[in-house]
Amino acid sequence: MADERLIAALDFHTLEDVKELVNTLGDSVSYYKVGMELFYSVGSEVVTWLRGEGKEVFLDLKLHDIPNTVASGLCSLMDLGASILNVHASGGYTMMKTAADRLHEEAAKRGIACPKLIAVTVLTSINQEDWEGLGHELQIKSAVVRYAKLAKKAGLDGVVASPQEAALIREACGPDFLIVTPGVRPAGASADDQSRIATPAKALEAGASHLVIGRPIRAAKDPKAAAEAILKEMESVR
Ligand SMILES: O=c1ccn([C@@H]2O[C@H](COP(=O)(O)O)[C@@H](O)[C@H]2O)c(=O)[nH]1
Repeated sequence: MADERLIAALDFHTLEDVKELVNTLGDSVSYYKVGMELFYSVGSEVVTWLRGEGKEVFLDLKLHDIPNTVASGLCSLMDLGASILNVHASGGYTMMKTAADRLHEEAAKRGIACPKLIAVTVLTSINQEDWEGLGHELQIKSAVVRYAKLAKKAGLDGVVASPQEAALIREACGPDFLIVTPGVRPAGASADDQSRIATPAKALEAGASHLVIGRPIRAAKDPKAAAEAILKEMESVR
């Protein structure tokens, strides 16, 4: 049976590829992530198709702009039926608060369930050297916790972070805060372009609420077997 803590990333650019993977994974996976590559190529049709198949959707478009533009953009996306939408925490407290407030107001006005809103802290591809190259003085871990606390104060439901920061965020933001972690790799798998990684079991033990996993499933010779091995590892952490 599907474990809703696993979100498989659909980084494709055609609906045919999406259908093939989703049909192959069948009932094993119930939650999917639609990111920029897919949404920019296919548009909202992919979200409608996934919802029609009974799947939950994390629409990972990482909005990053001035407060009014981000809030308005989210309001344009909220009717699609995604369970989670997101923004970049580096857009600042005012942007996050405006976005969360407007999303809640609009959901009440339209009489629909409000999607969860989460903030990307520091991309999981960024290592300490990249980070310092951007002029940041805090350690990545400290910056991530700072962004997570700001997101919580702004009324967001959670964050995207690496599994390496999950325990610190859980401690700082409490048991109900969503901690969605990409950068998850089964032992021995290639890290690809990810820098701050951990295995599925370690990510859950550290307090992640959801694991986003793309290439280890999508690029596997047998994606269903790869997903089931990950689900088996996840089962040991409840
Ligand atoms: O910090 C972040 C935020 C988002 N992502 C997205 O997650 C998946 C990860 O895919 P893999 O193939 O498992 O590396 C991908 O869609 C990213 O856009 C992230 O990796 N890090």
